[in-house]
Amino acid sequence: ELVCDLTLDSVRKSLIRQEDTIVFCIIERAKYPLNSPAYNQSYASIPGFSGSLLEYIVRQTEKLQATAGRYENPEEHAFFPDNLPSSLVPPWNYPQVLHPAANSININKMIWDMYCNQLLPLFANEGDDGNYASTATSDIDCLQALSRRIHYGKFVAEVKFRDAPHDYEPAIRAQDKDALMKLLTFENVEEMVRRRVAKKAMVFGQEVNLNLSNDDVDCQGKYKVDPSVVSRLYVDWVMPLTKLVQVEYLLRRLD
Ligand SMILES: C=C(O[C@@H]1C=C(C(=O)O)C=C[C@H]1O)C(=O)O
Repeated sequence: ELVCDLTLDSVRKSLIRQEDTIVFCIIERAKYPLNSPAYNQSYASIPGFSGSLLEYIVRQTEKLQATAGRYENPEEHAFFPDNLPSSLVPPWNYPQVLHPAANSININKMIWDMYCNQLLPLFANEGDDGNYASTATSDIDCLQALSRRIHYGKFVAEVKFRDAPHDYEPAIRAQDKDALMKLLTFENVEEMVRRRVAKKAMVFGQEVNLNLSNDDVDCQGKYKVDPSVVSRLYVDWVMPLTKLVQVEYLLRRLD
């Protein structure tokens, strides 16, 4: 949804709702084993295309979704933004809440590398069941959800700037990344995020059994995705990358 009336509260609500999406997407991806050929350059051998099956599916999906107008939304960022076809659908008048410099910020390359190289091996079990296309489709859902959340840092930064322009302006003029990072960091909020996403992984990823009351279920070690892995995803990657987007945005906020 779009932030028309932008407040730190509404922006944080959106981030909390996006946690649900991210946790569910990861649970869905964890149904499949690692299926490493889907990420292997030499496996796919599609005529006229050199790259992994995942890259093939993401590129084709983005072309299709671009024609359907997905990337007209300032909350959406393509993984392969070069040479995307234009939208074929009537334009929607998205409110212009961000500084135009926001358009130049896209850290999907980092998100892609983080997801494929660090994250997947943490929560996908070793193994190969040949379901490469379904697995890659599930990866797209994860990648798009993570990208949307992380780039939402642009909106977070805009609202923080509007709430306290006099605090931010000197650091922006000095192009002082460390000072900006300090200004926009709320450790207590980060700690709540860490605990809440682990709890969501427990609630969404438990076995639902009609014969036992929830209190009787000993879920220890039986979650579909390890809750500590979800916390780690947020603490080590999602929150730092969201803050990186915030800093990058603020550096250009007075351009
Ligand atoms: C997103 C925010 O900015 C920072 C990044 C956070 C995150 O990515 O979840 C949380 C707290 C802040 O340190 C926020 O303040 O809500």
